Amino acid sequence: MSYAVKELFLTLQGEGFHAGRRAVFVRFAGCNLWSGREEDRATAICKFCDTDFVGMDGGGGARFADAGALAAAVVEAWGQGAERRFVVLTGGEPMLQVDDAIVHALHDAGFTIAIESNGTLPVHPGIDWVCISPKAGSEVVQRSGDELKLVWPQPGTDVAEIERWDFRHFLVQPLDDAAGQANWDAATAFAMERPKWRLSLQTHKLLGLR
Ligand SMILES: C[S@@+](CC[C@H](N)C(=O)[O-])C[C@H]1O[C@@H](n2cnc3c(N)ncnc32)[C@H](O)[C@@H]1O
Ligand SMILES: Nc1nc2[nH]cc(C(=O)O)c2c(=O)[nH]1
Ligand code: SF4
Ligand SMILES: [Mg+2]
Repeated sequence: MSYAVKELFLTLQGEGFHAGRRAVFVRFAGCNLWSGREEDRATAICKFCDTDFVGMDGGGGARFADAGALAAAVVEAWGQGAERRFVVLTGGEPMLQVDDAIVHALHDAGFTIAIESNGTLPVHPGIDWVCISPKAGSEVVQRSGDELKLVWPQPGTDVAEIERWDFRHFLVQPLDDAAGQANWDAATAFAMERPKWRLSLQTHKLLGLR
């Protein structure tokens, strides 16, 4: 199978449990909860997306003909050294494209594989670190994993229900939109009220990283 990749780059994981860790990011094109077109945002299931995932025209983006070609690009982006190789599959929604072939190719290249998914599709069982970020109004089928990352505030979210899902870590991340400080305050209050949860900040935005 070929893979449509918007962009591919080396950075530090900015969010969540692994914040601060060196990682190659593969941003797959396309999502099942929004077309990515601004004119569709108001009627999309997921309305707050901060990411351009349309097309293959970002830095390092391309149509990769097969898993070998995509894994080779990830190896090249990582650069020298085989130690602690870490790749984050994101998007768009990566589970629209992630398959056995790319999981095997990345493992063969020595990478630990993390995924950022909205959880509406089952995550590939070979992924080493599963981060699910539920979206109100969608049906989350992937209710287990390593990290549950809830963007907050998010009207229509059943927090008590999410807390029953089988995740090792529960994180709450401020919604990045025009409300700014009010969302920081809401996410901070959320974590202060619930000891099960910890705060995740989008540190790459603070640092000016990609
Ligand atoms: C762009 S999404 C791609 C992966 C997948 N589609 C998902 O939603 O989890 C990557 C992460 O950014 C989060 N995110 C997207 N827009 C955001 C925003 N405006 N503020 C805070 N986090 C946001 C998502 O919830 C998800 O955890
Ligand atoms: N540095 C950095 N960290 C991230 N963590 C999750 C991201 C994403 O868009 O999935 C992201 C991203 O786009 N950049
Ligand atoms: S599910 Fe993820 S990629 Fe899709 S629109 Fe929402 S935040 Fe963006
Ligand atoms: Mg992002």
